[in-house]
Amino acid sequence: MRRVALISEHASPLATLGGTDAGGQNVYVAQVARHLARLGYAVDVFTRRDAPHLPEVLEWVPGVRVVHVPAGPATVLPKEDLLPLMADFTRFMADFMTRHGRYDLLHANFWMSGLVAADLKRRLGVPFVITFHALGKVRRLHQGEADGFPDRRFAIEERLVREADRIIAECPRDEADLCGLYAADPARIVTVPCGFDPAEFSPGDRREARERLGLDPDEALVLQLGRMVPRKGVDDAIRGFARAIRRLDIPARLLVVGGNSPDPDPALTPELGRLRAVAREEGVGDRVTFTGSRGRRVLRDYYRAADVFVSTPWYEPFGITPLEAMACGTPVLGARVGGIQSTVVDGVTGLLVPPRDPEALGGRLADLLADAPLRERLGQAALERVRTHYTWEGVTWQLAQVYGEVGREVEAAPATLPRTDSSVDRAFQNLMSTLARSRAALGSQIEAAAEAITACFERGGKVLVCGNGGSAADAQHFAAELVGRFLIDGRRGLPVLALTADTAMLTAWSNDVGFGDVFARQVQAFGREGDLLLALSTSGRSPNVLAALQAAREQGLTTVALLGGRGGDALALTDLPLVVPSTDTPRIQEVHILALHLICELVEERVSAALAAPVRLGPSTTPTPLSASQGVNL
Ligand SMILES: O=C(CO)[C@@H](O)[C@H](O)[C@H](O)[C@H](O)COP(=O)(O)O
Ligand SMILES: [Zn+2]
Repeated sequence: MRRVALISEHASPLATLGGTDAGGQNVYVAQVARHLARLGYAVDVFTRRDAPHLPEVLEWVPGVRVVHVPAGPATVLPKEDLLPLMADFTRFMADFMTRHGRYDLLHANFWMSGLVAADLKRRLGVPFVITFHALGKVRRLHQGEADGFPDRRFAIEERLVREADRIIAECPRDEADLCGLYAADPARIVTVPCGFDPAEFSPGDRREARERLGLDPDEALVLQLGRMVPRKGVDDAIRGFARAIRRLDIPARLLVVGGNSPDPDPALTPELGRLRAVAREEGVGDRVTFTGSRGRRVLRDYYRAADVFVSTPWYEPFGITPLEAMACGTPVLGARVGGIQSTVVDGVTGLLVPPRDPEALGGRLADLLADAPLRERLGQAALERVRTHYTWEGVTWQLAQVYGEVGREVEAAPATLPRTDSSVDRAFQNLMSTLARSRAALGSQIEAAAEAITACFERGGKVLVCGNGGSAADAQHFAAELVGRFLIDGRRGLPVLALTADTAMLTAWSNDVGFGDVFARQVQAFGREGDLLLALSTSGRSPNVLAALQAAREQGLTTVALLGGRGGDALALTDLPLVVPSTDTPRIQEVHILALHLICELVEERVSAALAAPVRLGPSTTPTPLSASQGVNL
């Protein structure tokens, strides 16, 4: 896995070179590319050619080239207008690979680049991982009609979630959104945060920084820095600031850095006019300074100059600016949203308040401004935290581990099918990748399950099996293989009882008492200490299966379970859980069947070798006990 393409359709890494409109994604792509190159990867970054002077291929830094993709006019376009250009983007990349060689892996950034990667995967079989940076459904929830992207975005993101080899979540909130809103398979999500560059952001003398920026050395200084759009909650920061200084009555200033031009011009940044009015309304018009945008090189001085950094957006996919402030040793007062609630540990490396709550914000800000030792303590802890967990070097190393995993899976996977849109091919493809993941996750556990079942037979125990629907059929299938025979002729029948097979008992109990304990009742009736319960449930949540596991525990049975997803509540009730890394019920069942057949094969081999010397079956054969010293608990 040595040749990697980063795809970032609208956010070029070159825009970080002093550009004022570079957002988090530009920084991410630039930093990850450079650090991958340091790890020995050959990296090409594909981004749309948005100015006529840009060459097709630019050697950027050693090991990193930036490829400018001619898709649409060579001018800057709003990202809301780029979707129709993605087919050209994909064609160009496919052609580029024919001319310059294939990549081992594509790493897509943002959903439209994801679409390019997914189409290339289908056509050429190159695996891909994706960092969404922002999710359409989350954005819609918070921004409603102000969201300019088409609804098609949702379906495309859902497809990407299904087809990506790995999804990089940026924080636990992002992971929860991917699972909750997009039904993403948790086994394919890896959380890797964003980072900061210690060469760019580090602590430094506050007074000197203020001097360089022409700021008052003695005022309490609160900093708000970032793009100036309503969802960033700058108005809340102003309102909170007003409340804090009303309470403290000290000389203080709120510095608002950001906007579409270096001068704070409301004609170019419409949000500015509104924010100025908010400051006036709150009676702090003379205490709030709007600076306009600033180049990346001077941001460090702003962070160093500030006593407190405030970031209170309505939502935030990750939030790089709080990290940068922490890296300069400045405590962060943040909203408990998105990535901020993970980077800032409340009360330890900063303080958190609910979003859109100027009252709470004002209170905490006043606490911070009044307490220099507290600010010092939080700032120090913040610095340690970001240096340990959030450097781009560390972040890129984690990404390289993910690339490595995907590479190993691709090598281990059987030859891939030609990609088409047919549901038949999709199911095959899905099963093959589920099998590849299961092999890594379950191989040794299948052996352990076979050991446990063999040990149960050796001590004279029996196995009870249960499950619902397809899993009920699987339970009986399993019993049939072992009571009867699987691959080895002439061995003893093994005591396996499917709890799904007695129709009279099942219907009577369900009809008269309830379905919730049809299995538990039988576990109580048949189970003895030393026996084993094998439970099958793709969700791990079927109440009757959970009750059976509970009853088994109470009766002293060993519990083994074949599960799926995250294992559900069954996980905690099972001595040996085998969790298939998928959330797709039929695919989980298909892997369960393979696991059951393997368990039968291994048990049969072990039992035949150790316990039951082969006997000839026939009417005259007297069955030999399983163990000379012990009978069976049936
Ligand atoms: O075979 C299938 C789906 O492929 C169904 O019959 C499925 O087994 C049933 O919906 C079960 O009730 C699901 O239960 P569980 O796997 O979540 O414990
Ligand atoms: Zn089924």
